Amino acid sequence: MVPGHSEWKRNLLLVGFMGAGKTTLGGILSKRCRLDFVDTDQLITEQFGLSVADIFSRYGENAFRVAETELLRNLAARCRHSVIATGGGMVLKDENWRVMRQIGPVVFLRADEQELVERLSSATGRPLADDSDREAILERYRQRLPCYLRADLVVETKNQAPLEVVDAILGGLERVNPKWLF
Ligand SMILES: Nc1ncnc2c1ncn2[C@@H]1O[C@H](COP(=O)(O)OP(=O)(O)OP(=O)(O)O)[C@@H](O)[C@H]1O
Ligand SMILES: O=C(O)C1=C[C@@H](O)[C@@H](O)[C@H](O)C1
Ligand SMILES: [Mg+2]
Repeated sequence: MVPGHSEWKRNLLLVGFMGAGKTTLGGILSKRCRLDFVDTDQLITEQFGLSVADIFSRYGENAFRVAETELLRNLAARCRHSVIATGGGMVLKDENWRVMRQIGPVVFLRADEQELVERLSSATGRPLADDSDREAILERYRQRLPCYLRADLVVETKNQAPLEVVDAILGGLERVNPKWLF
């Protein structure tokens, strides 16, 4: 039993850096496990009626972080059967970790640095990556790594197709604690 998980629900949280695949894999995993799918970035954009990039530019990163924490608390109160893909910065606050641990097991999708850089360079809409070069992206990633590693399970995604990662998540949960399996 992992400390902090006293009450088991059929929830699972995905954490990881921008571009790690939380949204993509969360959608697939939720279908596979017949659970609801929740994406915190998507809910915040619906709440503001703005893209993440526009929220950052109009209201600032801190306003986004406050909304993110408030949303997480709401999800803790209402989610019972959900895969929750978090924003890449959800792991930055201790407060968020306390709430995530009440919701369910936390899985870190650990992506290869080169794959991350390629994915982030070929897409826009991520305010903390859009104007960053390779070194700045990797520096942010390396600084955050200890926060991601607080997860209950680390799943390596390097060279893994999405369906393979989903299998690895389910296999990992079964190994670490079969009670996690839905
Ligand atoms: N295992 C994988 N293999 C190949 N491509 C992947 C894999 N995981 C994700 N991708 C691709 O990487 C891109 C980023 O994935 P996704 O948007 O799911 O990341 P994210 O972790 O939700 O990022 P963010 O924190 O910015 O929301 C997408 O184009 C997705 O198709
Ligand atoms: O890593 C981050 O800090 C972020 C990741 C995205 O999911 C969004 O939550 C936003 O772009 C910030
Ligand atoms: Mg996402």
